[in-house]
Formats: sequence, structure tokens, C-alpha cells
Amino acid sequence: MDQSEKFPTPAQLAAPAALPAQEALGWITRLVAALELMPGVAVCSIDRAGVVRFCNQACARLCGVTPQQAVGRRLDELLSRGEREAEHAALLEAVWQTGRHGPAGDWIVRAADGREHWVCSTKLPIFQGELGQVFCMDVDITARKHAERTLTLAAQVFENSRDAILLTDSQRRIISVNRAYGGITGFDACEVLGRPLTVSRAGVEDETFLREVWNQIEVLDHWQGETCSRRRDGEVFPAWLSLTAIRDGQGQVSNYMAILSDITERKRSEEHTRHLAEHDFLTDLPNRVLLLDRLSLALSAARRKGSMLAILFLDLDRFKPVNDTLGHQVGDALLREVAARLLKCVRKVDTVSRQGGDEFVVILADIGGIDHAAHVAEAVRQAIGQPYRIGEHELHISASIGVSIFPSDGDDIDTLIQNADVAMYHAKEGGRDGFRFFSAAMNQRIVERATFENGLRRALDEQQFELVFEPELDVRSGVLVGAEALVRWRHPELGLLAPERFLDVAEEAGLMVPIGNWVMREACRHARAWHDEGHQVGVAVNLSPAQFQQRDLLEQVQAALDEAGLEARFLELELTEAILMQGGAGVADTLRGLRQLGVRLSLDDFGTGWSRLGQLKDYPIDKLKIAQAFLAGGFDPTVIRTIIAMARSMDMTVIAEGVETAEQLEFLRGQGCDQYQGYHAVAAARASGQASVLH
Ligand SMILES: Nc1nc2c(ncn2[C@@H]2O[C@H](COP(=O)(O)OP(=O)(O)OP(=O)(O)O)[C@@H](O)[C@H]2O)c(=O)[nH]1
Repeated sequence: MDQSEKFPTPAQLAAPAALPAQEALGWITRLVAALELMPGVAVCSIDRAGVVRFCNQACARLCGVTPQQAVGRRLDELLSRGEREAEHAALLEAVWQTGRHGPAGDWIVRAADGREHWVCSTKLPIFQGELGQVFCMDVDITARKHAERTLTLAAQVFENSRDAILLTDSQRRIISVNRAYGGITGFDACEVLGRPLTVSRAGVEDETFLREVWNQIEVLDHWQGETCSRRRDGEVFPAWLSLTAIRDGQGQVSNYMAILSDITERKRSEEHTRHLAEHDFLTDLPNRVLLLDRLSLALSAARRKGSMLAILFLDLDRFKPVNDTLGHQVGDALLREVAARLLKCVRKVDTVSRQGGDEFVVILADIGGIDHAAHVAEAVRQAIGQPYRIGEHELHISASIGVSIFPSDGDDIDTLIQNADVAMYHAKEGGRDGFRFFSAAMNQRIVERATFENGLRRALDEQQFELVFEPELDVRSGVLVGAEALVRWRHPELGLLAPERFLDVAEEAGLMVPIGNWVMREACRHARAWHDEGHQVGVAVNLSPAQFQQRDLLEQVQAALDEAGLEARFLELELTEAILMQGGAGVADTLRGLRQLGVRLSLDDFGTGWSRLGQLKDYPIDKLKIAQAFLAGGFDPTVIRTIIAMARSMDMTVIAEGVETAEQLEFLRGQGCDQYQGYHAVAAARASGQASVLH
């Protein structure tokens, strides 16, 4: 390019001596023509009086007029600068005074039509020999200013947000966190920058959940939901997380933004509100709303499992007089104490609720049978019946309880509650302080059962139990070597009852231990009496699993021996396979303890259920009793032969139970069986006169 064609610098254009006037004018003309083409730059020139001499399209647009309308008017009329008008005038004056171009600066200008723009302005003095005009050049920077403002605002929002905000790169690595993040989690930014963004539920990362979250973000660019987050000190807190994918101009994810709100307080307050809505204010028990909800769940579960459930409808008896005589406050305290006692009578899976007033409803979920419901109803009745100390008052109150059973008394919530209510009224009519089942037949059974159980409880005190002794004879010599003690209950109305009639009830009523201990003491006493009469005969008693588990079993056995003055080797404890099958060190220790006392141990009913024969040798068992089923129940020579051989190999005594015939005895003798028991033994003992020993 020719040197003369080179565009002059602004300094050359502005300095009077730099270019001859004619040349300067030429360049200015070309410059103006060029500026006309630049839509973004508003250019006008003004003379010393501030009147516009030249105005390009962009400048006219900025002023809201046409170039023709602009020329001849004062610039400060066309574009006002508000409060900075004087500042602008001073700047312009300085240009005129010094002949130097003014500094670039940002201004807000308002056009005649009221529109406002941000402009970046410079002033260029133009010399045509002498200083003739000032070119004003304004670049519209409104959009940039807005962008800057938006950015500043965004940064302020980011920094001042009360929610934690995290930004990640496209690989989900954290690149920025705001101040609230530190406040909420306790982590410093430097501890998390560069780390991957994690999303977890219930404090643990769940792969399936994570996949679902990121899949949704991939499709919708957004996911939000409840999660759990962990603070620096390890505390897990509930959080609301909002995740957004940020895409670049090409539509590729460039960043992710996570907004994390700590919702601990909200949750707490929601929980509190829900608790208030679902609980009784006085007792804090579930109210009717929650009861119906729980009942509906319990019913669904019972239908699914085919199990039973019971509803106990309880109303206090003559509660009104408590209020009337001692005041509502005492009444309230009594209701609270009743609630506490009710809770103690049920399991965790059950629900105790207060319906209002002095009415309570209990759901017994998944009961094994109506006996269970009857037991709880009785336990509740007794618990409520205990005296209350409220302030200086000692109070007594009772309750009437109605029981309905799913499925027999109804298939839906309303029917079951209504029927329990009806049963409760029957209990009131029946004299209060009691419980009634809705169904008459059930009620009859329960009454009978309860009477039987109460009788059994009294039987011990009233000495209604008796022992009978079944002789154990030596197979070879026919000599009486021992006797098994068997318990009978002489029921005042039903006569002499065999154990099968009452042991199940005793077990449910928790009476096995006292009855078993009575049998042991009584058997020892009898054996001692035989010895005193010159008959060295041992006695065997059955040990129930409940007895075996009692903590002071060894003391009980020793006490029975001491009381009777019986040598330990004459007492034999018959264990069931069920006891040994509980296994574990506890069983072996107890057996060893018993052995150390000197008593003998036998395994009853052998051959019917032992599944771990191998373990038998680990236990100090002296004697195997071949189950009656293999003799009286259907003679099975193979099994008998095997058991005898096994007992021999383990150096144990073997006795056959239920021997009924001379042929069976002959067979046992042939197999080397040591002892026998059963009708045939009883007959032989009688015939030989030995039976009289066992009185
Ligand atoms: N203290 C107290 N009393 C209440 C509350 N809600 C209801 N009551 C009273 O509880 C009593 C309920 O009495 P009832 O069950 O109708 O009668 P009752 O005296 O218990 O007689 P029976 O049920 O027939 O044995 C009424 O006196 C009610 O005013 C409460 O929140 N606090």
C-alpha cells in the first residue's frame, strides 16, 4: 500500500500541525463515509456552540430523530445526560480548550423520545487549519452493560443464596461452591473442589437411584427430589436437591448446577404437625385417625398372611365420678397412667389408641389364636385394676373390654370396631371389670379356658397334684431298678386328669417351671421313702424345656435332693430331644453341670426326632429311652435293634418304653436291651409283688 494511502492516526488527525488542513479534511471526509457504514457507532460533529453539524444514521437513531432533524440542533437537546450533564459539558469544554481528544467514558444518555442507552463516548477535536469541530463518537454498550449487570447479579445471587449451590464441569467434578454450601455442610470449598458430585438417599449411595437421577437429567436436563446429605461432622440430614444440566452453544452439557436445601427444620416441623394430627393431646397415644390407618394396614397384612388379629375395645368403669369428685386434672392424670399401663401390656407391633373420653382401642396384630387375645385382655384388665397414686389420692378403677377377632367377627374396619364395642357393652352389663368376646361360642371357650387356667394356678397351692410311678424293670432279671414319676391333677370337678389334659395350658400360663419343680421335689421325697424301706430304687422325672432354661436349674435340683436327703445318683432327669436340639454351648454346659451334681441323664422318646445323631456323643447322656412308638405304637424290630446297638457302642444304658407283650420282652432280651417299661412291666411288677414298693 502506498504510504500516502495510509490512514492517519487519531493523533495526526487531532493535531493541527500533523497534517495540512486540506489533507486533513480529505481524510475526515473518508473517515465519516466509513463511519456511516458502521451501524454500531454513533458519530456526530458539533461546533463551538454545541450545534450538530454532522450526524450519521446510528447517531440519529440513538437520538430518536433523522440525520436531517439532528443537524442544526444542539447536541445536549438531543441527548440528555441527566445529572451528569454538567460533567459532560466540562469534558467537552476541556477538549475545546486543550485541543486534545477527551478520555473514553461510559454514560447513560436519554434520547428525546425518553429511551435510555448506555454509550461509551470519546471526543475527537477536528482541525481544519484551526480547531473547527469536535467529533463525538458513541458506541452503544447497552447490551454489554445489561450482560454485566446480569452477571454481577448472578454472582450475587450465587454467593448470597441461603441454599447451597454447587457447579460442576461436564464430568460432574465440582468447580465452584457458594458460601451457603460451607454454612450448611461445614466443608471448605477447597475440600470439595475437584471432587465428584454425589447424590445419595438415606445417607447411602444407591446405584439404582443414582442411575435414575442421571438418566432423567440426560433426557430432561433437570431432576429434583429429596435426598440425604452428610455434613463434615458425619451427621446425615434431609435435603432437597435440584440438579440442572447447563448446555453450551452446541447443545453439549458444559456444566451441572446443584442446589441443595437443608430441609431438616421443615421435616421436623412437618413431623411435628403430623404427630399432632395423629395423636391424642392428653396421652400422646395414636388417635382415631392413626388407629384407622394402622388397622387398615394390619388388616391387609392379616389377609395376605391368612393370620388373625384382635381388637380390644376398652372403656373405663365409672370414670365419671373420678372427674366429678376429684376434678378433671386428676381424671386426666388417671387417663395418662392408664395409657402407660396399656402400652406395657402389648408388643411393639400392636397399637394402643385413645378414642376420646375414657375409651381406648387396642389392635393386636397377627395373633396366633384367640387365646392370645384373651391373655392380653386379661393382662390389661389386671394392669388397669392395680391401684393408682395421683397426687395425694390413691385411686382404683377397672375397665370393661370387648374383643372382636378378624376374620371371624368381621372383615372390615368398621364392623370389627363396632363388634368390639358391642362386646364391651356386654362386658359392662356382665358386671364390669372383665372382658367379653363378640362371638358367644368364642366367649364360652375363653371362659372355660380361663377357669381351667385359674384352677391350674390354684392347684399347686391347694396340693391337687399327685404322682404315679411307672416301674422300670431289668430285662434279664425282672428286678425293679427304677420308676418314672408321672404327674396327675386331681381336678375338683373333672376328676383325675392326665398330663395331656393340662400341660399345654400350663405351658401357656407359664406354670411349667413351678409344676416341674414340684414334681422333682416330690419324686425325690418318694425315692427317699423307698430307700428308707430298704429298696434301692432310682426315680426318673421329666424335665420340660422351660425348666431346663431356668437360670437356677442346678440349685433347684440340688435343693430337691437335699430336701429329700436323696443321693444324686438315684435321681434321673429325662430330657427331650427338643432340649438338646436347641444346641449351643449353653445346653452342653447345663448338662455338664447336672452331671457334676451326680444325677443321671436320660434321653426320652429316642428315635422319633433326633436330627443330629453325631452330636449325641458330645453330651453326657447315660441312658437312651427307645420311644414307645416303636413298641406299643407298631412294633419296629429294625429301629429297636439299631438303637440298642448304638447305645451299646456309646456305652449307654438302653431302656424300651411301652412294652406290651412277653414276645416284645423276649425280643428285647435277645437284642441285649437293659431295661423295659410299659404295661408288661407294670403287670410283671405287680405279679412279683415289687409294685408295692412304689407308693
Ligand atoms: N378428665 C377427663 N375426662 C374426660 C375427658 N374426656 C371425656 N371425659 C369424661 O369421661 C367421662 C366418661 O364417662 P362414661 O364412660 O360415659 O361413664 P363412666 O362413668 O365411665 O361409666 P361407665 O362407662 O358406664 O362405667 C365423662 O365424664 C367425660 O366428661 C378428658 O379428656 N379428661
